Amino acid sequence: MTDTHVDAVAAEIAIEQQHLDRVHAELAKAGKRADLVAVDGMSRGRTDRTGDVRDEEMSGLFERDALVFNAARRMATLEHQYEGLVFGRLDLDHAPEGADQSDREVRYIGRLGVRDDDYEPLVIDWRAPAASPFYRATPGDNQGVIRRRVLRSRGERVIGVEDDLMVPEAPDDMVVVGDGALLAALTRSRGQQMRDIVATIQAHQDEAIRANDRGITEISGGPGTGKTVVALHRAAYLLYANRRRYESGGILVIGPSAAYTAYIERVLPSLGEESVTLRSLGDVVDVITAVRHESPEVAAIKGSLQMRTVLKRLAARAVPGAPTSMRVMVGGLPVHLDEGQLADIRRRALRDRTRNQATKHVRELLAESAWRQVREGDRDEFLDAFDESLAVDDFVAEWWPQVDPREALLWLADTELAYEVCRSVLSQGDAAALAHAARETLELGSWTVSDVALVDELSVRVGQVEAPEVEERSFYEIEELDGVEELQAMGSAIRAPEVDHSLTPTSARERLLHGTVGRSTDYAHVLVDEAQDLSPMQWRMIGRRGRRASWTVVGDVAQASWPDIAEAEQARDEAYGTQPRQAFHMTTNYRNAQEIFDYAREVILPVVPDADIPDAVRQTGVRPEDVTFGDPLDDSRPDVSTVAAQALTRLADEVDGSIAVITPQRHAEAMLALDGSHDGRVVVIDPLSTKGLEWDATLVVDPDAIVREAPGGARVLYVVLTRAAHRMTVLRPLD
Ligand SMILES: Nc1ncnc2c1ncn2[C@@H]1O[C@H](COP(=O)(O)OP(=O)(O)OP(=O)(O)O)[C@@H](O)[C@H]1O
Repeated sequence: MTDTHVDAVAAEIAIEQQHLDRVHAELAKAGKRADLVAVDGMSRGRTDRTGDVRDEEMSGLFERDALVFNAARRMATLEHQYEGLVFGRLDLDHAPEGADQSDREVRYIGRLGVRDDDYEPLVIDWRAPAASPFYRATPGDNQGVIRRRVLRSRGERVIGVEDDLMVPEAPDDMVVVGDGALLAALTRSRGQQMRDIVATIQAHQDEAIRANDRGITEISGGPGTGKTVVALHRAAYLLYANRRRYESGGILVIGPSAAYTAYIERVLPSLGEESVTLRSLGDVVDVITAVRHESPEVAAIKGSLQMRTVLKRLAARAVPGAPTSMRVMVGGLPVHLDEGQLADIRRRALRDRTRNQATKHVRELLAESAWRQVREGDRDEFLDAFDESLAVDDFVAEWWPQVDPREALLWLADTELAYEVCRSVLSQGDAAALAHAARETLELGSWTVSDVALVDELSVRVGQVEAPEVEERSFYEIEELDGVEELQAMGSAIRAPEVDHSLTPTSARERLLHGTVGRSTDYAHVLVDEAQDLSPMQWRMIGRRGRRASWTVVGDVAQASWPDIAEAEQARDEAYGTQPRQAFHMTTNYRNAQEIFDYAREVILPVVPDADIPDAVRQTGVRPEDVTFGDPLDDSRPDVSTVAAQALTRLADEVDGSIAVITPQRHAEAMLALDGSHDGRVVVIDPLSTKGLEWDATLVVDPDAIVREAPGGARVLYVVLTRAAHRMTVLRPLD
């Protein structure tokens, strides 16, 4: 950089600093003006009949954001935690083409809208229509924009500017500096959590973000095309554009794993939005937090639509160990109902009620049958006596207890019972595998991710447990994961589930059954990421939460690990209902350096010839390193941990930020020692858990074993090979 250029940049930074100072001064005043907060901004965020936000109503939203009650508090959070409260500037010329005079306007774009005392906008919220040219203008269609500038700031200090010129030549009085904001952003190191892209959203991404909120919006595209980050910005946009609907109705964001939710959790708060519910697939049902995965074969059985019938039968069958006949004395008369009569009563009781809501009805049906058998004396007197009988109470408590849906799922641990409920739906082998898995659950005291959808389905069938309130957080509750550090401290999913020998069978069961499964919440918008991996049963679970919702659904079929795509699509279509659909397709890979993506493409194309292959926009000039080692004929061959440690050191020297060692189970133990190394920058993780995540560098251990072990085979390897932004090393042991 020449001295003149340095001076020019410094001068531009100084200009922007002046504006930022004004904004902060205004915000400080706004903080003190808490009495002005009664401005009814909320009511203005309405849409017209087309679902689009009306401009004049948007201007009402500026006031709201500047003055609402917690603006000052939100600003404090934004200032301390996130860069760039004001991150953009537009220089527009409204003069018609060919006019002598220019008609200039400057607009600043930020995370929140702010006005000064004269009601002039100092900053426009990025979601407002007036901010749209910041994202949509291109040299081909400049929308009146001459220069688009991205400001980088730290706290209250501007530290850099990057310009894009939208006209062939800059006016004489306008300075243009920097090499473009997008590449600067992509080149920076990634850190451990996803960042928002509010300063560099591209035009085609902006279309998906601001698309109308009717029905289903599907966003597809290959790895690293920004699908996740676009979907999250869309959630923030929807809250802004129709706050009344989405804040009160709620937005649910579903991702594949706890690692994923920990990874994305700061994006929405950085955009000023806290009111979104983030859940992983193991965490959708309250009171269960599942992170364990069973073998792909068992997961495939549990996720398939056949489970509907199995669970239906489970919900309707007698409680294991329940009495098979009823023998009581009522009003001095013997009552005996045999197995057949009880089965008939069960069927009738369940005809139009869920099991747990049928208890009263069951008593009535029992009483009627008992009376039909006895027919002695006065009917009403008999029925009263039946109703008051303690012996009847005892029988009903044993024969028709309230059933916790989780308890019903555990009944499958009995192989004979599993055969019975799986008959003609699943093979005996599959039924035995379900039974074995249930016994493992009981032994470990922890649910698996695919169990959660089964519990949800069962809870609809058996109904709410009408039990006295159980304290919300019991001793046995697994704490929610709180951020990445905790997830790492817990050990990534790579660790084989350990049997906790301090757990007696009772405490393992209590741990599995703590709390009460409540009714599921209905949301106004449901956002599903990595949708290609949802099993049919998981689609049903999510569908129950979005019956009246609009949806944003994000996925890439080439990265799928669910084996039966057609069956999952059937369940997905049922969840969508008949709502209209619109689709957006992303084609540019913003994550991987081109050299890394080329490597991954070679892996996927032979297996999935029609994979959705995006174009990578950035080159580093460094190809991934391929290390083959461990020739069995060489006596002094190094072992995998030594080779991995050396490769890791090379990567750590080359990148500043985060590094993942991605290993199949086979080498997991050898790799675990690397977890947390290099100043905590390294995480050791299994292939499936890398979905949706990214690191500055990755060390991929034994790709052939990854393909062999993973349910999706080469598709999972494709996911693994597209996680690195800047550097990748692949270790291939010869054996
Ligand atoms: N306009 C943009 N400006 C800056 N960074 C961007 C932009 N779009 C995407 N990115 C970055 O590209 C990376 C990939 O984005 P994201 O994770 O959303 O992709 P994805 O399509 O969901 O990937 P995958 O399907 O592989 O999980 C992220 O680091 C994201 O911040």
